Amino acid sequence: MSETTSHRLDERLSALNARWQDYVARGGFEQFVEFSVALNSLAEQLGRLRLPGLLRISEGLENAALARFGDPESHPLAAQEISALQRQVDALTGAITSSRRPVGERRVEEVPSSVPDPEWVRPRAVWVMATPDSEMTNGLAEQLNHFGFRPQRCDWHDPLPEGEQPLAVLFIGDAAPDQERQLERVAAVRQAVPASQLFYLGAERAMESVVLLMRAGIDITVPREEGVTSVLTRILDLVQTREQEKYRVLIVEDSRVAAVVIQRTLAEHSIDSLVVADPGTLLDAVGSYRPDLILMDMYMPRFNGVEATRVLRQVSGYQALPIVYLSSESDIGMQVEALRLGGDQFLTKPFNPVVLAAVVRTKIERYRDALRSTRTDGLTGLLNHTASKARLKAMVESLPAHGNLCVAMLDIDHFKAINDTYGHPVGDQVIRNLAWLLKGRLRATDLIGRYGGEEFILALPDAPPERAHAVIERIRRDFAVLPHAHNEGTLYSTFSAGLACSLHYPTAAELTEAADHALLEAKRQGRNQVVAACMQ
Ligand SMILES: Nc1nc2c(ncn2[C@@H]2O[C@H](COP(=O)(O)OP(=O)(O)OP(=O)(O)O)[C@@H](O)[C@H]2O)c(=O)[nH]1
Repeated sequence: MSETTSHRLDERLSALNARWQDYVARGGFEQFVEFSVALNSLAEQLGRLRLPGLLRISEGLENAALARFGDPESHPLAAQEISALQRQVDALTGAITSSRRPVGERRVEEVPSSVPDPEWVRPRAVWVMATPDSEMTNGLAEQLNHFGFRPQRCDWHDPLPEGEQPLAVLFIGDAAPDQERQLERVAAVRQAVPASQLFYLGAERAMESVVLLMRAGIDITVPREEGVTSVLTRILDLVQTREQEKYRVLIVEDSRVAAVVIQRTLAEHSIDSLVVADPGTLLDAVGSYRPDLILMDMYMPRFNGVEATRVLRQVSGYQALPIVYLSSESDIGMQVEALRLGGDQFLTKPFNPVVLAAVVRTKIERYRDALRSTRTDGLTGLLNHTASKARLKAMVESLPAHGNLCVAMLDIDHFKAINDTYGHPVGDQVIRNLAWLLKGRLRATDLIGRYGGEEFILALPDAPPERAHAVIERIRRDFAVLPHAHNEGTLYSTFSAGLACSLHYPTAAELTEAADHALLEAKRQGRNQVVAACMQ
């Protein structure tokens, strides 16, 4: 967690405690709404930071608060209700505070002195809980090590490891499980490390056992036959690059007062918004603002919300864009008709701010997930060729006046020979392993894309050329010693890379072309090396 993100979490946690204290002191409905909004905003930050254990605790509190939301007459709540909520607020505060790792404690010792910023390497602790010396555990621990994680193995009955909170805990189910004891162990770990992702490998495909594991605190169960590869992919997914662009909502609303209230609610949840007062300008606004969702008023001058929606739905590209009606219309028949004609949901005014934020957030998450699947490559989960190009262009265009960005093109050496000798599936695994290594070793702000079959593109913002070179050189060395499993043992592979920096090549097209030339030069000079165009 970087200092800024950790700071933002601190701010939201103290806002939550302040709002709660205010409610306890004054007891009004308004204070309860403020408390619920602060809680929702904290949950959003926990989700964004991908801290599932803490998110789960905050969602428990959110549900408890929503169940008591009521109306102005139901507040202040009875003393015992307040005590119950107080306990949950304390538990959440305690869990967040105790799961915080001091920032200075990051694994500086693993970073070579030439690369001083520990953000460049993100290995993390992963606890592997299994019976000692199972073959699967040994293999998994070895692979985790190679991908820059720090596996800590312990027996189901050992005391828990001390020190750093793990990124993930992986339970490997026993062949002859003592289910009761396993569940107790899972529950104890869940309590000790609330921020970590808990996996259980070897789960039966039966509803009841999966539900019991989840109740004890497991986040993800993986059937034994899916094996280590599936678990590794998911652990790597926890540190993979995720776009963090703010959510954007277009508010189509002719009442200025209503628009201001909606905008304020959205802003409290870190959601960006733009107001369009005249639905006649809607198409232009959607084109330039690129919203993730539209909040549409029902009755406006000139066109109503349903007509505006029907026009939008005829434009390709906007057919899946979520549209939520926000209106004082209480006629159920009218609401159903509005949904039939292209809307996704109907919320009535006056709206509950917590419900509005929750609806907006979940709809946007699903929409972005669907978009993401069209932009990523199925084998590696990285951005595909088209999306990488678009992302690089946007990164170059948003560079500050004296900002710098380095682009690298990577290509696996003699890859055809790997396919020809070991078969296509082994070739696929080599590609996936390189993708994993890149995801584990680069920062969340870096672009990692699969540019072609065995070719990758990277873009590293704010990196001086020599630092970018050092980072890629280190990945090259690590990849060369990474074992790739095949039926008769392991094979080793290498890649060549070309590097170019925006200080010398200012546009996205020039950067990729220069990096490509440098890559060819690296191949020509014998492969398994990094050549930098801007250093020649
Ligand atoms: N297994 C697998 N192979 C792929 C995939 N995409 C492309 N390839 C293969 O990658 C190989 C690329 O070979 P070449 O372009 O000749 O390059 P090379 O053998 O790596 O040689 P150099 O780049 O010169 O070191 C081709 O045989 C493609 O069929 C994929 O997704 N999976």
